[in-house]
Amino acid sequence: MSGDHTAQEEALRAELAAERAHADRCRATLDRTNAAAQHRVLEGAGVLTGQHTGEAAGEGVAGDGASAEALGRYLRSRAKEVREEPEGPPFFGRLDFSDGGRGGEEAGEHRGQRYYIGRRRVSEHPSAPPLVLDWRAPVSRAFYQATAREPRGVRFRRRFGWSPNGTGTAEDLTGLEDERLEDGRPAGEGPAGSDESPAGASAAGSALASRIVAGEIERPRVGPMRDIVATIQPEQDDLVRSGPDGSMCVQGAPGTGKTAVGLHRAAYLLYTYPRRIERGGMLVVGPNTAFLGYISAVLPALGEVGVRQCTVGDLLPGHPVRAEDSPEAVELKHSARMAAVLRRALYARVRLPDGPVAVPDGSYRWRLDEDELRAVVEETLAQQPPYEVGRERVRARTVALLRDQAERRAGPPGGEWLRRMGRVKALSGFVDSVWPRVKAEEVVAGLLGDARTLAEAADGLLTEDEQRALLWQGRRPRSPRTAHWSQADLLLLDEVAGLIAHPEESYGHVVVDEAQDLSPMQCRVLARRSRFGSLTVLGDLAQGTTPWAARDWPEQLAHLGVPEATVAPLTTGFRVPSELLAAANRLLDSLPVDVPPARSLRTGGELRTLRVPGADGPTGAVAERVAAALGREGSVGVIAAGARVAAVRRALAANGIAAGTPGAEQEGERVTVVDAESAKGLEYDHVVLVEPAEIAAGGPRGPQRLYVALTRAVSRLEILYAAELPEALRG
Ligand SMILES: Nc1ncnc2c1ncn2[C@@H]1O[C@H](COP(=O)(O)OP(=O)(O)OP(=O)(O)O)[C@@H](O)[C@H]1O
Repeated sequence: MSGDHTAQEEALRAELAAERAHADRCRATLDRTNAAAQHRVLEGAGVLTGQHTGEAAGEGVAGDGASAEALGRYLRSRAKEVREEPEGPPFFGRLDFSDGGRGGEEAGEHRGQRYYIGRRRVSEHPSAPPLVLDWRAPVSRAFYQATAREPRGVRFRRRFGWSPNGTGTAEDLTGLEDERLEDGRPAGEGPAGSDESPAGASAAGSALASRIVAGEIERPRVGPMRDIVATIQPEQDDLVRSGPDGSMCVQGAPGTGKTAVGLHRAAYLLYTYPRRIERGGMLVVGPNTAFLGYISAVLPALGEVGVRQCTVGDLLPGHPVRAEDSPEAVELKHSARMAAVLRRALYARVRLPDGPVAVPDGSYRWRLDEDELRAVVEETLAQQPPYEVGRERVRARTVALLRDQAERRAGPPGGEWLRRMGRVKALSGFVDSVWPRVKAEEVVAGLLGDARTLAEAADGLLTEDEQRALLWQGRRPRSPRTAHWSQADLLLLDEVAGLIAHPEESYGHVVVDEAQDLSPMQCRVLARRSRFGSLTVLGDLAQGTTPWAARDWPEQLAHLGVPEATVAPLTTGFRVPSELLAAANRLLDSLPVDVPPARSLRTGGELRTLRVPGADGPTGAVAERVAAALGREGSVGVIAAGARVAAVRRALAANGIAAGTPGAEQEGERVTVVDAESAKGLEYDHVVLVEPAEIAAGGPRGPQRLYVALTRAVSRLEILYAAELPEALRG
């Protein structure tokens, strides 16, 4: 027996040594290519900006000075990217394809091949077979999808374990885990002693059959979100790799990996459809800066540094916000009805002609009849083009009327004549009178500042009370330029600007996270900026906490401009252990949304409730509980109602405990205090939840906010309370 054992250890050692040698080779290649790339881009940038002579990297690329400078800027920033590309394990998986029998047939062109799979392709020479394939390459898909039941031509799959704090050098490779996916066929050189999971284990059914996957899922969380590229699960992989045509919506319970899927999908699309997506631009939209800070490192870790990540607010016109709306006005300004009111207000500027127009042409005068002019305006209105386009269309069609007359008189006129007629004062004056030039600021200020204008635009859409709530009372500006805009007014300005002309800024693909929380007007901001209507929409109706949060997906998707998007559920959770999820699922039952409950891949969660009487009791107990939690590994999040957050911070400070703000924690800072609303999308190993009844009672969406708070813990949830616990948490 012990002889067997030693032989196994020997085999494993030899196997590890071979894999480490491969890792060394990859590392050396990476170092070489990075250094060369750096050198090349810096040289190129130097040449272009005249700092260098010699090899002219930019010659023939940038003809003039301005574009040479732009290209130089680009190259320098590219050099910076190369420097910033994070180090890490060069590969995380290996696939050996079958070379005979049915497996060989299934393997097709990959028959008998061995591939390493990593975050990026590693190749010594463009014509040599790569040392490592990119995880997004089509063949890598088998790594995520192959199972013993459906091996997809894969004979053998290996996962690599790397020491978590290493930089991916050969010594950091510490473990191997092998699966033989084809029964009855020996795994060749697979080490007898490696950490083998049962051949029958399917990747889908039992992710935890792999210790490396389990370790990744169970690991204590510290710092920002990480990529999951080594452990993407089959149902997630399906979503990550679905094509860019049309749009997709993922309804996922808390911790099922929606955010992770969205970010990996972004990386996948950029890699697979570079022309369409990279050139068109990729936009990732998140709910707040804390969340964006938390997710900001994932795409760069996957090698994608050119993606814009922002909130909807960041896309709006940059006017300073100097006014505050009543809650009623805020809700109205976020509602879909407002879009209809604004459209009417804008097109109310268009007037039908009220008489003929005479156009002088040298000593002659052309005459345009009221009827034909009216037809021009009416037909243009009916076509519903963007306002600016409409204006130019009216001008062009009026000139065409002149052309017809001229043609009848003296044959076809020349191009020069047509251009002159287009600019003639009488004609421009006519265009200005029926289809005046407008600015969004003017339209919105005109609407909110004048009861009659508003009444006309809102007729049948808003009640009189609602109109009163919208009207500027004391703060009527003298001109639109001096208007004091509120945050919600910026939505109105963007809407009108979008009706006047398509926004210049638009994207080839947009990933929207926490999409359930967007108002119809916010959805429209994104719809306007999505060039091809290609969106990945991520959310959970049960976590809708804004006053306008969606209750069903079809309506929300329509506001986003993609009513045809398919809705796919994710229900397997990777964060909240089942012990904690049980309480959250009880609360879910009482929420007014119809979503499937989550089940968890994780167990071993600890739930404690601690009664601390007195209104300040729970706050008073926070410091002691946090201090105790700090005795264990991982991050600690203290979640409380917004009104209590300041007191909780003071209590911690008084006890010498430093606490950060979400998404902006300092290096090594393990404690974060966060209000229930901003906790969305975040996670902590240990959560101290302060006075849940107070969170649940915070407005109509309080229970949803509590649901968010209850689903942030990776391992332990401690509830401190004085007021009676919400029903789901009793017992
Ligand atoms: N396949 C996976 N392998 C390892 N970890 C995973 C996997 N999928 C998700 N996770 C981890 O589970 C946690 C939850 O993922 P994520 O934040 O993407 O979920 P979510 O559905 O967006 O949650 P929420 O609805 O609460 O915002 C993260 O720590 C993520 O890294």
